[in-house]
Amino acid sequence: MDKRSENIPNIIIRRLPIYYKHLKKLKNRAKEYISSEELAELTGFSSSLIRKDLSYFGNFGRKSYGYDIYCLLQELSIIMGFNHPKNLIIVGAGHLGQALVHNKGYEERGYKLKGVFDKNPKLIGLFLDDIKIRSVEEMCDFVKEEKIDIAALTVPKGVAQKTAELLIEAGVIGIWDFTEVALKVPNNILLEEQHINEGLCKLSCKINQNFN
Ligand SMILES: NC(=O)c1ccc[n+]([C@@H]2O[C@H](COP(=O)([O-])OP(=O)(O)OC[C@H]3O[C@@H](n4cnc5c(N)ncnc54)[C@H](O)[C@@H]3O)[C@@H](O)[C@H]2O)c1
Repeated sequence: MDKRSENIPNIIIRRLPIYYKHLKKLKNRAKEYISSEELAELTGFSSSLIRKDLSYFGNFGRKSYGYDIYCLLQELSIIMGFNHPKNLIIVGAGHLGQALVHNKGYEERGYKLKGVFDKNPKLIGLFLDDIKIRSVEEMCDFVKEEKIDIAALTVPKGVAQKTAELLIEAGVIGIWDFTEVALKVPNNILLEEQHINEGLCKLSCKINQNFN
């Protein structure tokens, strides 16, 4: 593992994709450099916080120029491990699971979507793009044989914990959980919880402030 990718504080990890997203938008423009002040304007973080975050990984900035956008993007993708291949499956091929299959962001970030699983016989055997929906009965063997690292969990809440346990037992090291269930997983398992309704709450709160 790259030295710079070790022991990054969680609080910085949360900000790295935001820097990456904004820098990527600038990449194809004529602009070569960006100052921490300009990046602050785009991200909403203070320029001193940005300088502190980025200095954690080394000295990327050039005095009076700022950061080289292309180089910083390259560095961020190495720091975030995009060059490290990761095999992914999606468990639950309903509304959310099907939408995730069509996500275009996997390859760039080093993920390979290897399979989709469901228990509904009407879905099993259908293709989403070029990915066949397989029976959940095959899931554990598939995880072992295809060396799956991460599973996206888009099953109903009631079966989320049991499904997570089966996946962990089969060998996944991370769960990308959309079920909004408080999953209990061992400490060595990476759990990333995606709370869709949290965004709605934040928006509602901001709208509410504007009304009052
Ligand atoms: N859709 C949303 O906007 C939304 C928002 C927030 C949270 N969620 C949560 O995400 C999860 C998925 O939501 P959805 O809308 O896609 O649901 P959905 O009902 O459309 O899809 C769930 C799929 O899981 C399959 N399934 C059921 N038991 C299974 C098992 N044991 N193994 C494998 N597959 C199984 C079902 O056949 C179905 O195809 C739910 O837990 C839901 O609470 C959804």
